[in-house]
Amino acid sequence: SIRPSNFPPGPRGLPLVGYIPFLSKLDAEYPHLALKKLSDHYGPVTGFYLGPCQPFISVCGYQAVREALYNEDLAGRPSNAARRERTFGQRLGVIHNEGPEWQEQRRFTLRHLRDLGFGRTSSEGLIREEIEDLLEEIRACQLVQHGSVDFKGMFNLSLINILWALIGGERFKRDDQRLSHLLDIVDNFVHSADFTRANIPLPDFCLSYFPSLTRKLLGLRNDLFTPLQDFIRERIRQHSKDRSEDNPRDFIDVYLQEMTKSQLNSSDNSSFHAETTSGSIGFAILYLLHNPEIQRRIQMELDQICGDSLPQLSQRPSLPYTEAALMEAQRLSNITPLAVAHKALRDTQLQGYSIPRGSIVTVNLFTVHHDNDDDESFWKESEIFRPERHLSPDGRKLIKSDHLLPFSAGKRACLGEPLARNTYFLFTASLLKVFEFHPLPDRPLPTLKPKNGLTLGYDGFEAMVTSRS
Ligand code: HEM
Repeated sequence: SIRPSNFPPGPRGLPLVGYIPFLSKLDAEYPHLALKKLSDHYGPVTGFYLGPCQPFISVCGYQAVREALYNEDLAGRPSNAARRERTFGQRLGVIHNEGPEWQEQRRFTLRHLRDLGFGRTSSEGLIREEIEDLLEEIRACQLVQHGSVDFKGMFNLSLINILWALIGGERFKRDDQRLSHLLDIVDNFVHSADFTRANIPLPDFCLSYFPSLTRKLLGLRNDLFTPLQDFIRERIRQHSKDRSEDNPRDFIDVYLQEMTKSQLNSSDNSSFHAETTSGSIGFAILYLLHNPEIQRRIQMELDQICGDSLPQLSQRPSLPYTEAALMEAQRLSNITPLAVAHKALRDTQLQGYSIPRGSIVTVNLFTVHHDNDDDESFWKESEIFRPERHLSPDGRKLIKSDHLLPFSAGKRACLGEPLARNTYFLFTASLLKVFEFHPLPDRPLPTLKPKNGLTLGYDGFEAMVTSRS
């Protein structure tokens, strides 16, 4: 056997592509559930080989996931030709990069997005404008459809606009054809593949010699990126023409200032990030449709603290119940159940096992948020939506726990967390302040089952929306 000694336990040798049917047998739809089943059998750290030489390590449960996230040897990212194809054939940007270049890109992005108001209250105005537009659109739907509103894709539009305002300095009108076209691309791309297929470690030559077969196998619709790349390239060209050295307006200006030679790539990231935040808002509303009593309690708290105005970031500390409900929705919905695949940068140890350099490592955040409901479990009755889990016994203080990791943790933790948190809070709290959400009469409650893809999304749902006076 090629397994090094002390390799984590797991099934023997899986052929490269054979691992898909294998995982499907464990769970036909969701890779994170398939990997959880494997770990129920073998333990929190499971190892197997894809084909002759690609080790794959699945990490489940709070203890092992934390150890993995704080082990810097596991902070790499797998790369393959199909992934690089989306970034002009090179490893660019932050999310799929590693080593000194990743470090530099991550630092640069954080520093300048912060300067541009990202995650601070100065971006509140920008988010507020999007919220006002969204509320308008919902009111218009209410009128036309007698109160019933279809939420498919609705939040995505707002989120793309916020990200693009920071990156490209431009806001689209909600009915702009170019915007809806870009959104279709993003949506089709994110749901054109799933985590398992996107991580098949096919050797690079496959893409050169068997391009269409390889793409079919990976399911990645990189071709969808061409119009997105064209769009971004055009904006960069425009920016380089009319930017001023002293007064950068947005991230593209800052980036151009720093390295005029390098090609900015934000397309790779933006699809993932708009989906995650809009997905969180959608799931929060969905869970509150299922839990009307909790929806009412949030609304009571919002009325008490915000009066007749929309909620503001500065009021967050006075809104513990609302915050707790939002955290609970994130715990249950698991937009990114397997985070983004990590890679072992060198030989290392995890829970006492040896992890060979180059291993693909998945941290199963879902299993941190869902316990097996035994005596040792942290989240008791983990399937139940219960905001009180995140509150002190008197209900006045929020309890933040490291058993809740929607943004992951460690060196690779989500870079957009401050912006995502603010956006998620402002949108969801504003929607609940202004509207009541009810199920459609005589119809079953919309499903909580997520739509599979690179991230888990909510399936478009309809609800009766009434305005609160
Ligand atoms: C609710 C919304 C969001 C969730 C749940 C989320 C979650 C995550 C997770 C789980 C990861 C992978 C961490 C790991 O590999 O261990 C990640 C990475 C990342 N996220 Fe987010 N994210 C959200 C929104 C955003 C937004 C709005 C942005 C950008 C403005 C963003 C930028 C990034 C970047 C750049 C990375 C890669 C970091 C790296 O590889 O160093 N995210 N996110």
